[in-house]
Amino acid sequence: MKLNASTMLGQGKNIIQAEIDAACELIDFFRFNAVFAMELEHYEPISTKITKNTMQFRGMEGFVAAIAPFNFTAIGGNLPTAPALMGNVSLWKPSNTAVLSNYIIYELLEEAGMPPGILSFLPSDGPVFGDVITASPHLSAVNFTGSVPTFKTIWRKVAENLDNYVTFPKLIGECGGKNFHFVHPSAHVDAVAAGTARSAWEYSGQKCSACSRMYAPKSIWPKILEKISAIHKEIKLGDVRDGSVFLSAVIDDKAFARLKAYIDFAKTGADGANVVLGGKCDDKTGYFIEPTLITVTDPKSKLLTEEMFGPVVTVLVYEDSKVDEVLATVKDATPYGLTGAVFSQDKEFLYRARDVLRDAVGNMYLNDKSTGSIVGQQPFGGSRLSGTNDKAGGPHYGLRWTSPLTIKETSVSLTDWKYPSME
Ligand SMILES: NC(=O)c1ccc[n+]([C@@H]2O[C@H](COP(=O)([O-])OP(=O)(O)OC[C@H]3O[C@@H](n4cnc5c(N)ncnc54)[C@H](O)[C@@H]3O)[C@@H](O)[C@H]2O)c1
Ligand SMILES: N[C@@H](CCC=O)C(=O)O
Repeated sequence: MKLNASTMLGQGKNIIQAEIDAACELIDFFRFNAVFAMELEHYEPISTKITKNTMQFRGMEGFVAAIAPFNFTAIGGNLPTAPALMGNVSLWKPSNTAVLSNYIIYELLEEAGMPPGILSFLPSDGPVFGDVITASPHLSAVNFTGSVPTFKTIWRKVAENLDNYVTFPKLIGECGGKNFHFVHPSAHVDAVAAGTARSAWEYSGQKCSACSRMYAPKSIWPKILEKISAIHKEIKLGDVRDGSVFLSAVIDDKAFARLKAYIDFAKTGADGANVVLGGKCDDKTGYFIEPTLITVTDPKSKLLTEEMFGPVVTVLVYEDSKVDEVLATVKDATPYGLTGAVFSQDKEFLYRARDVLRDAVGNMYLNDKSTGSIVGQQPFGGSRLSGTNDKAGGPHYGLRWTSPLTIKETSVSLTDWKYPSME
């Protein structure tokens, strides 16, 4: 209850978003990570009559630095605890805008009997924390979730200190995205409209997986727009304590200014931009950005290629006859590779698109929105600049936090150094 409430009030999530994140996903992480750790132990190397081979999944030497983003309380809790479960100690730096909810997790763990010294909760300035941990010879890994520029800064710092480490630090980072909904002319219009409204606008688009670009065919665009406009009319923006609210303020003044700048750019009409829905930005009583839909005509527009991280979706309407041509450009349209969705009732196209786009995403959705991965069901992570794709919530994540030790014990020792061929 306290965890959900602090996520609502501190990070601006409505009731449902706070619950699926803070309580539910965190509980899933704890339970599934434990099961996956036990499954790892099932592996036994092959032994022979005279050798017994074993493998120990020991923790790493040194400490893990867990650096958390603001937008998911569960991620804040998972970043330090997943390594701890595998036998490591973690220094946990919460985001400056999510300290309270993360601290409540820390308190819960203490209450549950977590031994002292395993996790150190260290709210601190990001660059100061980054400088201190990367300067330590005992850094064994960084478990980071946040933006691309911050991850690059940490990676550079590690490179600068490379001669000082006891062991090569592992760098695990999950970063941003420019996630897409690609709509085929055969798509189910209601599914596109509902899925896009949820993915692009809920939690004010502040999910790394949020849909922020859509490619829609000219033939059904008017119907999609009609449906999405009707949804837009019903959506309530406001205080999260009001149960009927769908989205609330963005996280802080910096996010507000960044989003307003993108919307103001769109309002100039540059890149053929047209603000079709929303577009109002109001910081009188909180950092409120209306759910916004922009159309552009320039496929290279920054509105269609840069991560904005807010409730803004940019749409490129294409000629139906160019569907394959447009699909081919989506693949390399941005440097990211996080999530993407294809909506098509034509199965042949659906699977072709899946194959064309395979390197453009880490999590792909077919006829479903690009958000809402569930631990144990859709292990999550992206490639390219979206991260190192280590798939939190999946069975292989735990392996990243171990330094496996292989032991060979022989019962018949070697006594002759010569090979038979040398006789
Ligand atoms: N791929 C994923 O799984 C995933 C999940 C959640 C969020 N994200 C991404 O996170 C971003 C939003 O989160 P944010 O605004 O909290 O990101 P951010 O990069 O601003 O901050 C992330 C963390 O890094 C810390 N930090 C800042 N500078 C640092 C430095 N020099 N050294 C060490 N730590 C430093 C911050 O204090 C914070 O704790 C978006 O880009 C979003 O897409 C990705
Ligand atoms: N796991 C979440 C995204 C986490 C990033 O912010 C989803 O799939 O929507």
